[in-house]
Amino acid sequence: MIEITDLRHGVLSIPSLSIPPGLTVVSGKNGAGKTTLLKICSGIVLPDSGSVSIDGPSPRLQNVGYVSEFPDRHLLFPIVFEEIASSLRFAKIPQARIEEKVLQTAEDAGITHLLKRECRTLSGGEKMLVGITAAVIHDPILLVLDEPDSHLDPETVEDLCSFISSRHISYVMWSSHSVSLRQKADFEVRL
Ligand SMILES: Nc1ncnc2c1ncn2[C@@H]1O[C@H](COP(=O)(O)OP(=O)(O)OP(=O)(O)O)[C@@H](O)[C@H]1O
Repeated sequence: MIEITDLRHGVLSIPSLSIPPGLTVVSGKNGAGKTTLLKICSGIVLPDSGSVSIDGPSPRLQNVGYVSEFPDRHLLFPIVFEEIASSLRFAKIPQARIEEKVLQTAEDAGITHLLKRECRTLSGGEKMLVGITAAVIHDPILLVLDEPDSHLDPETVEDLCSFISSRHISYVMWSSHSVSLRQKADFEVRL
């Protein structure tokens, strides 16, 4: 479980919340605190008070993949292949294994044709898919997606759901205004 206890930060005040494994959609009006909650659950922001744990440890001690709603902010490397390979390089995985994993994961995500492209020349939706592929490749316990569907067409959102489901990630937190995504979710946090 992701356990949230006595959380207070900006607009957020959550006395107690247990998020089960599976797909959790985080919904709510503009300014309700969706991004704030996602950043706290991924360990990017420490709350003013209260705590979050993921199967026991705090998010900063866990392997978490985070993709912001602004794809330009999370792509750090010039070429797509290098962006997707980056977390494996940081983990000192052998080069041959990195190449194998990047090629397979990109194929599963449907973005093989982008691997040699310069990140700066990608469309908003392509940047989002590259960011998500980079976030899942190192098998995070929690994948956090901040409104990816605002950049993606409905068919690509369907493909993305299948891709993410195939990765067997314990927890996926996805903020969205989409009714159809909320219907697919195992759990909803409505702010
Ligand atoms: N660093 C910050 N300093 C001060 N206020 C902030 C900061 N970040 C967010 N806020 C405020 O906190 C509130 C919640 O912001 P947040 O981005 O979490 O909302 P959201 O639900 O994701 O909104 P949206 O749907 O518009 O993306 C907003 O009123 C926002 O202005």
